[in-house]
Amino acid sequence: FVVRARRRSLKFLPGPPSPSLLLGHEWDMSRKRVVGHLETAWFDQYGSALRLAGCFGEDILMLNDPRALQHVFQKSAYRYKKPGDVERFFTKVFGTGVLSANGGAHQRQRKVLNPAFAAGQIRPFAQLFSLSAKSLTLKWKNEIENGATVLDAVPWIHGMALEALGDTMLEYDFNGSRGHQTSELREILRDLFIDTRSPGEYQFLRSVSYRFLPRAVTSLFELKKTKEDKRFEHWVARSQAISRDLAKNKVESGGAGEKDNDFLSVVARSMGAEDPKKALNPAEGLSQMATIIFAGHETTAFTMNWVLYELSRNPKVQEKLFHEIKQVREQTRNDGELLAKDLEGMAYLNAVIRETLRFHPIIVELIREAEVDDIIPLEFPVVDSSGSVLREIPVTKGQRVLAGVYNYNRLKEVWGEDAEEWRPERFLNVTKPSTLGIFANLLTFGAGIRACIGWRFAVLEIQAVVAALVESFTFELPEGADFDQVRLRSKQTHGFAWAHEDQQPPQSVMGPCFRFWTPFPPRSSLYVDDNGNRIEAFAFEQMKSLLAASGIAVVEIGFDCQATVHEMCQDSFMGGNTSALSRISTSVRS
Ligand code: HEM
Repeated sequence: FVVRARRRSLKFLPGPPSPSLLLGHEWDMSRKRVVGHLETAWFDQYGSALRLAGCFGEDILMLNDPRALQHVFQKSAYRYKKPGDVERFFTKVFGTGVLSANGGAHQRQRKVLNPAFAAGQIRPFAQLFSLSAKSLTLKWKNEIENGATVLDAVPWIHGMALEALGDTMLEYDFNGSRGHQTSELREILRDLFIDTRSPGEYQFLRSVSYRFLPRAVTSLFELKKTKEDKRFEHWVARSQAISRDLAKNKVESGGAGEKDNDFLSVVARSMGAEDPKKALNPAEGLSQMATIIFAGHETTAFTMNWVLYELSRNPKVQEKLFHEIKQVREQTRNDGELLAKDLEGMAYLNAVIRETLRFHPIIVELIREAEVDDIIPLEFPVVDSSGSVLREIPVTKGQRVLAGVYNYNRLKEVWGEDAEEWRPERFLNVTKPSTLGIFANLLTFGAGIRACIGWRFAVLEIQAVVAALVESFTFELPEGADFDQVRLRSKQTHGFAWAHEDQQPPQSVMGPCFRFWTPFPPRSSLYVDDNGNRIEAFAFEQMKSLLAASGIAVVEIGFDCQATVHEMCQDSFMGGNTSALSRISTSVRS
């Protein structure tokens, strides 16, 4: 640890001062409540390449420079790989599928799977996506007829996306939006990440230590399995068993022939292939289902939710989109499901989707590690610690590189002065050629050999579902409501939110703040607010006494409640400053 801390790899590159030698910036980044703001402040101050403090005294190179990103993701092929600890975590959750594989194994798996994601294979799904949206529409209409005035779209859209993925790619019935019915995998998925997305300090350090400690030491960790380890093991075992049955059924029903390129056929065929270049071993083959479920459903569902959110905030855009859909109906004289070509031809719909993918990328950072010593070129030079201008960054083997997807997508030099505005019109009449990423010059789907294999599937699903929903409903935000940027399921709604007095306070929260609802020994969690300030939030009991000491009434709420704290603090709780605490309100959900 000491040697590492002394031998810093990026000493010459400026960056924000480290808040902790042990945890660096990584802990704060894992707790942040508002996506991207912390990083934006850093990039504004230090330029498009900067040094971040990693755990255990490691330096991390953070980039949002277009040329540097192009070099790392597109030009260097496998010379920047997924780091070992990330690969290990993915293997634990998805098995040895394409998302976890590195180097030659990745290349082979990708080649095997590519036909299942080709345009010709995906485009016919348009009608199935429209049908899924239609069934959701009927459900919502039913809810409204039964008196619902506000519908929380998030869980519905997630259910529908899961079901659509099952219907199209996996031939597995998740029963996502069919009320109480459910399936085994859906049940396991529900709580799979319950404590992973906001780990405690021990859990966090344990996962990070895999980067540095020898295998002999980390294997000792495996002796004591955590609840999370057991949940992941169960998930991988069950998804592989179901995958095996599905592949077997496929072969028995005459599928998996040379010309069958649907996902299950491709996987089943490759597991029996003799040519090693076209073969997946059984573990690899059976891991693809878990991989696709994760990579394919939440990402797409969240993007659809962001589209609805932005349309709700921008009624004129919503109106214009509605007219475009009506126009296509008139032109095509098709009052059934729209086809892929109809959807692709809708310029405004596509501009709305691209702008949402730009503005709200679901994966906000991508991590890589240099396989060899290298020099990364910069488009926008930065100034080094000695005051000299740097046009390239030398890196040594093993250097961790963090690509700021969110920040590249909002770079003013690429997207213009209004990059911080959601404005679909910027994607109408684009003439500049794309230089980065596989879709619309965005980094949202990644770039290069590891870019998202399912981007066509995602875009088509979003097109079909958004068109169907906007055709049937007008979307508005309920009064005072806001959408938390930390993307967790709305199912887990116990907790508090806080906001600075000068900010719009959120009314409903889906974020890591659930942690301080725990009734267990008072503990605190550290978060970072919009301005990069560290805020310590206390456990509920502790919070209650703080509030009571400030003369503020505390309303007890039950376990299934959703609590909202308005205008809670001006300064950090860390200094015990509670003077600005002003008002609490609670809204009981059930
Ligand atoms: C809006 C929706 C989606 C977004 C934003 C998204 C984003 C991404 C990103 C950024 C990567 C690259 C990760 C990296 O470089 O480390 C990726 C990889 C991947 N995505 Fe997606 N994705 C989406 C939808 C989908 C869908 C619908 C599927 C499948 C049906 C899918 C399957 C995959 C797979 C298998 C990989 C791993 C590819 C590889 O490593 O070669 N994704 N996705």
